[in-house]
Amino acid sequence: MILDKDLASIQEVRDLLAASKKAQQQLATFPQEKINDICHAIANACYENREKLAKMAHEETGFGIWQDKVVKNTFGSKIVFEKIKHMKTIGILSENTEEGIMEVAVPLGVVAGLIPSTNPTSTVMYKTLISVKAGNGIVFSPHPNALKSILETINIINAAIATAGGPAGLVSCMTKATMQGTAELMKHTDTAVILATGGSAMVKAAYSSGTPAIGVGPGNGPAFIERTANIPQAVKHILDSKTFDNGTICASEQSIIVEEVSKAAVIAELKKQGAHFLSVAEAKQLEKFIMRANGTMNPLIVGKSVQRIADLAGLTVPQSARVLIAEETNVGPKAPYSREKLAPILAFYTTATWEAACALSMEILHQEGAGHTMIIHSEDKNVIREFALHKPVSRLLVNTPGALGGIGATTNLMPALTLGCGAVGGSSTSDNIGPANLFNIRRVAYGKRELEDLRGEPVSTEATSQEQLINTLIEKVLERLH
Ligand SMILES: CC(=O)SCCNC(=O)CCNC(=O)[C@H](O)C(C)(C)COP(=O)(O)OP(=O)(O)OC[C@H]1O[C@@H](n2cnc3c(N)ncnc32)[C@H](O)[C@@H]1OP(=O)(O)O
Repeated sequence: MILDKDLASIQEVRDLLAASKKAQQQLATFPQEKINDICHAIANACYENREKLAKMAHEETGFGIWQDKVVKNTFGSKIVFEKIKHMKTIGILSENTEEGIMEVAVPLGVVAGLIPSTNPTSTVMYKTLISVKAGNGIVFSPHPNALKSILETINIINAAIATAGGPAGLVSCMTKATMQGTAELMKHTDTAVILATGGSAMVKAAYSSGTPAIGVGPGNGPAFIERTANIPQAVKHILDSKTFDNGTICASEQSIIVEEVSKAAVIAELKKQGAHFLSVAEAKQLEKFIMRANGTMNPLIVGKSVQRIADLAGLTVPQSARVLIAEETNVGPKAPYSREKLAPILAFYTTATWEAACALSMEILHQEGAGHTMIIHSEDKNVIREFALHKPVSRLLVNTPGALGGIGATTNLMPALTLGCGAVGGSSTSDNIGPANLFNIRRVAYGKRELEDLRGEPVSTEATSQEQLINTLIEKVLERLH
């Protein structure tokens, strides 16, 4: 039975889509410079409000650390804009007269943006910028637990668009997060593409809607500290990453793999830098809180501090503990430490050789996180190349923190908060999603060959056949005269 509130939500979505479509059609007539100016205004306004929005998101969701969310908002606004500001996304992209090919950018239309509760405000900023830059409108479906901060971000964006002379209604958001409204948004004919970031169920619903969708898959990246690694630096990178916003970024490390030969040194360094190794009994106790009964990640641990997690599990850990680590030997759905934990909790595995670490990483990723990200700390180029050849990931990060490297903050990947996971991860792309994923290319192609060329025959054009006809006639007249 459809309730009145659901009907109202469906109607709201239809109205928002109609308004965004109209505004997008106007935006599509703007030159590149004007669209760049609008994006600049959006990025500036979001950046100016980064602290307020970070605090709101933290307060509303209870996830993460507001100071780190300020960094995420800076990333979603300023850093994304810096990367895309010179990109050509409107009108003629290229012209190759020799090849006879001209490329024209064609906006997709209206994007449906699904926003997760883990990175709500920063993801709205980022998705708006990459959509508008490519000449599109966007209508957001907010995660219900982050509705207020998402709506406030969109208010700020809309004020900036108006100031920059952009069309009203281009960017909007459902004011109530209902499943019926979100389903309507995903399957409506005015929705050109879905940008789905969030839980697996939501991403699956996007792929099943019948509308083209670009979705993420779950992360579960192991970090392999190979024997040639700079151990203090590797440990610093892992802890910086896993504690950033209390582990809410899906590219963050979920386990550490070391070789026997460096195990003692890595454990000593981890302890030195603030990791707390759980005893077997402590690990068993915490294990029960990692997953929900339905086998999905427990929101009670997501984005929480070590102390909050310890309290939840009834553990006493030092105040100085930055992450909780459990030694693990198993991989599988019934081994929660081997799974994705968007929290400062890590599994710790030991293998005899790097080849065994290679096999273990693949086992972990094929269980969960295939197509997403993994991290290697090593100075051995051959080992790094071997890892690159065989791992089922779209991003193999080298000597950098996983969370910040995967999104392109500490690497030169496209700065993005939606990370494609490729075919192996059920995604349509392995890219860090950017404006280039949000326009089509119309190719204008000039004729360069004739059918006879393909058949390997001499080309007979109209001109030569007329010439041949005259020649034949002349030959015949001359024959008669003789
Ligand atoms: C680059 C990056 O880092 S992107 C990171 C993206 N990854 C993630 O967000 C991780 C995956 N997310 C999750 O596993 C979960 O969202 C958690 C664990 C973080 C939070 O769990 P919860 O608070 O229970 O939220 P959950 O996402 O399961 O959704 C709660 C309810 O809201 C619904 N909901 C979620 N999004 C929407 C939406 N856009 N519109 C309508 N309803 C929605 C869900 O369907 C669910 O409904 P149900 O309770 O009837 O099943």
